[in-house]
Amino acid sequence: MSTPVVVLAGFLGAGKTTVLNQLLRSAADVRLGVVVNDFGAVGIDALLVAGWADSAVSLENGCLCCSTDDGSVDELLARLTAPRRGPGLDAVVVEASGVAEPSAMVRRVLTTTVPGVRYGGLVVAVDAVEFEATRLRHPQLDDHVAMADVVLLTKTDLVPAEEAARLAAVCRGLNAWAPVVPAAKGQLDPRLLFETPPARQRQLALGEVVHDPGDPGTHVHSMYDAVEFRSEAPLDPRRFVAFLERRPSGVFRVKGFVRFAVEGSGQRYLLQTVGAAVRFERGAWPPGSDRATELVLVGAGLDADALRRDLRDCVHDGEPLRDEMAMMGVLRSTEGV
Ligand SMILES: Nc1nc2c(ncn2[C@@H]2O[C@H](COP(=O)(O)OP(=O)(O)OP(=O)(O)O)[C@@H](O)[C@H]2O)c(=O)[nH]1
Repeated sequence: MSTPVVVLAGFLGAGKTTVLNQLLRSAADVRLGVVVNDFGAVGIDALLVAGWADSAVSLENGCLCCSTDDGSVDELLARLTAPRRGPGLDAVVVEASGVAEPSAMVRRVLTTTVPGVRYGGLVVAVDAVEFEATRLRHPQLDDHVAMADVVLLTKTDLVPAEEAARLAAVCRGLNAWAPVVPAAKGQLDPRLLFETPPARQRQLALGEVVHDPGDPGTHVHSMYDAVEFRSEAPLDPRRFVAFLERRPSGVFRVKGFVRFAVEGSGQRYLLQTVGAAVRFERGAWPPGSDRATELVLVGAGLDADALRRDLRDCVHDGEPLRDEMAMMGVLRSTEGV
């Protein structure tokens, strides 16, 4: 029996990692391998799925869909499915970067020469909050929905039910036969991903997918940059919140871990921004981690030097702040506070 390889795509911040994590937790009886592809040198996604997958490989700092090395997907799949002790994997999920071109990912899996694996279909996450605004900027997103075998409508908990229904109808208008499945907070029935036969081969000429690499200039990622920032010294929360509030409009996505210079706030804050939304999650630093702030900012037309300079201005030198009000701005956007 060959192992199906499902490609999970969707624009920046659409909820791919959230779906993947839920899947890894809920489908306990399915042995899953994952490939995560971060667009940026900080492998946040890999850290967020770590420990859950039966087998995981991560590719940072680039986008698998346009990597010049045609063998990179093959190499990752070969590493995941290499013979080992115990039972093999039931399925592999390749989480594409948020700016990946799904057809290129599908092509790479379809044309893999790794024995024992087969293409298992394309799942496209559609962000119920951001989709309409994003497709105006990137009409390619409509094509991504059109080629999906399953469309996941994410963040339906954040929009009124009528809006979710309207968006589902928009997706059905773009793709008449793929199921459009609401996936609030990543919750979905794993069978949808692993038992929906990939119909891409049926719907479109296979040759087009296999042979047409497309014009990389028209790929969404050709417009996007990733800027990384790292600081061993902790950040001043007030200055950092002010930075987030006035971040340039081109910065669509920020994610990473933050350490704040406030006495009693020694926890790790996972920061996620998608469009206008800013969200922190508090948690413990993993044992042995170096407790540094590590961020990746993704957007169009970014001035990397200016962003890094502004972030450096948020670094706090000296003794931790003894001011419990300093964390107010952060806590306002922190889950569960
Ligand atoms: N309320 C709510 N938040 C969600 C949902 N799905 C994702 N999020 C939040 O949206 C943010 C981005 O989610 P991710 O799962 O990291 O998105 P992604 O597609 O993996 O992002 P990239 O890999 O950077 O493109 C996080 O703060 C998630 O917690 C959802 O269904 N409901």
